[in-house]
Amino acid sequence: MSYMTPPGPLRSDASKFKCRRKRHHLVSFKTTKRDKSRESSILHKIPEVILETVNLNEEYNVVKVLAEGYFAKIFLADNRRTNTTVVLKAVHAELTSLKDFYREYHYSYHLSPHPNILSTYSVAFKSDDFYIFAQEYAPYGDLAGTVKAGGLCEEFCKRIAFQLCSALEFVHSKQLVHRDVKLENVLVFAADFSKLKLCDFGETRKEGTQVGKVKCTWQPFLPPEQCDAVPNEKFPCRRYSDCWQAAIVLFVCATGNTPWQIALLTKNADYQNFSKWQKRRTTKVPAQFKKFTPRLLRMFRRLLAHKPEDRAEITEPFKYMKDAWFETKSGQNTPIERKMSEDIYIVDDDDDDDVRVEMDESRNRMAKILSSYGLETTVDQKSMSKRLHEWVLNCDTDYPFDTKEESD
Ligand SMILES: Nc1ncnc2c1ncn2[C@@H]1O[C@H](COP(=O)(O)OP(=O)(O)OP(=O)(O)O)[C@@H](O)[C@H]1O
Repeated sequence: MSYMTPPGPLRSDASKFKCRRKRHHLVSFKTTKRDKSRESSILHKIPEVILETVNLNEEYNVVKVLAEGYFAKIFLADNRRTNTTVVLKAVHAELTSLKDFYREYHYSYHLSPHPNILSTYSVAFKSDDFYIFAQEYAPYGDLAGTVKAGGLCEEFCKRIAFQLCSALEFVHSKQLVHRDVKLENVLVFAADFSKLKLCDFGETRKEGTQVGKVKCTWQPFLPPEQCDAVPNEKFPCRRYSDCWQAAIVLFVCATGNTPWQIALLTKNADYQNFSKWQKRRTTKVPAQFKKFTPRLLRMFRRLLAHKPEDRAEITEPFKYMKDAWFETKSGQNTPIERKMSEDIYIVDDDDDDDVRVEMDESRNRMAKILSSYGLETTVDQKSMSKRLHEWVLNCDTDYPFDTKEESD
């Protein structure tokens, strides 16, 4: 059995996270800063290691294979000595360098304290042709296996959004980018989605590192800036790719489908329509987004901005937790309401510069909609000022309203 020397004891996930936060509250600012830079240097310095060779079958009773991909096998196994059940991620040594394996193990282990990140234990070793590390078991598998055709209900989608984005917020706070956010990498611990954990840090890198396209990833999850990257092309990795991918995960959870096959304007009509609507060249909400309320449309618009630098942070979904996400039949049945909900872009107080422009645009669009239904809203400012002026002159100098009680 080989236990790597961990940077500290790894307690159970949620309690450890809380505990860390508490500790940071207690210590002085100076110590906190030092702690943080120490933490950051531990996290970003990946040590070189020599893995001990272990006979897998002597140490573990493999119960079943949970998944098998090109690069790795995932086993559910019981440790014969301690009688504990763990998941073993076994990476093919021929296809993965020790450096890549250890990077994945290192990030998985150091990100484990967050309650929505899969716990990785301080166990790593080599066995036959595999490099192996141990993790906790997710009894309900991953999101890809649990999202049904037509999507999940609003409450479940909100739970998923909150937990997935909390995990990614934590990853981003460590200047790391996950780079492979997809349904298969979100593990389910409760049937009602009240407990989820992000996994698979095999592609995780420090923000700004030169990277290539993630291998073997599903095209609908690729952000536009990566869709036309050629093999071997390098670009700096940025956290905004996680924001894009998280939005696609949320879209699939809500609808059961991806919004497009590939986010390439030259190749995909669904993405073209979305882009036109996003740039306000049309007021027609793309068909695949029709089930969402204006609030949620705003969230998708912001997370799925074409240019990475225009994309919202991963905390964006937190703003919409109290809003309705899906249009209900009963809530949206008059034509005027439907047209308005397609057209009006509600704004938040915290969106400084754009707010006035968006509000003016909304007001103009509202006026157009109302006039198309025969409701006139335009006001002749000059004649209104004149009328007001005359009215003021005709009023009593004191309080202009009659204060007498009304008589029958
Ligand atoms: N701890 C776990 N508990 C239950 N199932 C798991 C666990 N870890 C992984 N799995 C299952 O195995 C699948 C693959 O795991 P993981 O993503 O870590 O491997 P991978 O080889 O890096 O996958 P890929 O390269 O396809 O992204 C997951 O999608 C999930 O279904």
